[in-house]
Amino acid sequence: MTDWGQNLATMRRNAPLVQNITNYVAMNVMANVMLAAGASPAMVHAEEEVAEFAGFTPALTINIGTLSGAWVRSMLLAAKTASARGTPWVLDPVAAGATTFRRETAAALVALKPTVIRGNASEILALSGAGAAGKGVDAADAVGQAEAGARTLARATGSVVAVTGAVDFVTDGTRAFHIANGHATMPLVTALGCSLTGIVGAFLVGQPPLEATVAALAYYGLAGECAAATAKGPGSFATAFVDALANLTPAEVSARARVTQA
Ligand SMILES: Nc1ncnc2c1ncn2[C@@H]1O[C@H](COP(=O)(O)OP(=O)(O)O)[C@@H](O)[C@H]1O
Ligand SMILES: Cc1ncsc1CCOP(=O)(O)O
Ligand SMILES: [Mg+2]
Repeated sequence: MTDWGQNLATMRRNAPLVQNITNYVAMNVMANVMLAAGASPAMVHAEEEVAEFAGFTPALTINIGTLSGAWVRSMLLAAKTASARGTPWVLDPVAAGATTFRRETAAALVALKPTVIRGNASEILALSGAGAAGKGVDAADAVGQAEAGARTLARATGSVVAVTGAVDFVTDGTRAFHIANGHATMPLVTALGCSLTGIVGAFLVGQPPLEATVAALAYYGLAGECAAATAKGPGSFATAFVDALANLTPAEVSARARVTQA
């Protein structure tokens, strides 16, 4: 049995710098989530410096949540630099099926070979060509509906594909896992999906992509379970969740990760 807590221990030992090009909604939440977990986030997206930073960061995440032309130019520059250097990078295709602009931007980024693509079921369905629009940034489909599409997308791109929801699904196109950790309050707090993308980026440093992604999702979902034990609603859940990310130990993750082969 894989010891998923070891991946958390490795991430904390590395305390990796992670460059994030993320959306206006997520920036603060994501930085706090990443710091609590033990990573070192930097939100760097200006066209003038994005490639230079991507030239030395050990991991990069790109999130299309609040797009404009300038953001897209920055994203493409950073992704090209990461791909050329072999730097692990994660794509978060927020609301990828909602508009033509998002569909085209997501497709251009997928072509630059993200190490991991992490999205909700509707987003992964949209990327896999199923035409799902989602409900804005929220999922309108169940994870199970996106699993075949995720496998196809992973085989077509060479990326690890992570579909999150009630029970997460992660595949490299050959192997696949379900992660049953998590809590129903998580989608009621904005930017927790975006922030998870940053956590996946931190876990990727020096670790194999499929295992790193599964471990990141188990740890994150488990923090949600811990937060729910004391929270009175989404507001106090958000605070308790950041505390749980900081307080969870690798041993607790090893003992409580609910990961099965799919
Ligand atoms: N109904 C649910 N029950 C348990 N965990 C959930 C549920 N929905 C989402 N999660 C968890 O919330 C986190 C963010 O996933 P998700 O809500 O799918 O992302 P996004 O915000 O990008 O749509 C993941 O850890 C996922 O496992
Ligand atoms: C509400 C919203 N609008 C554009 S990006 C964003 C945040 C989405 O965050 P998440 O995908 O983590 O729910
Ligand atoms: Mg999202």
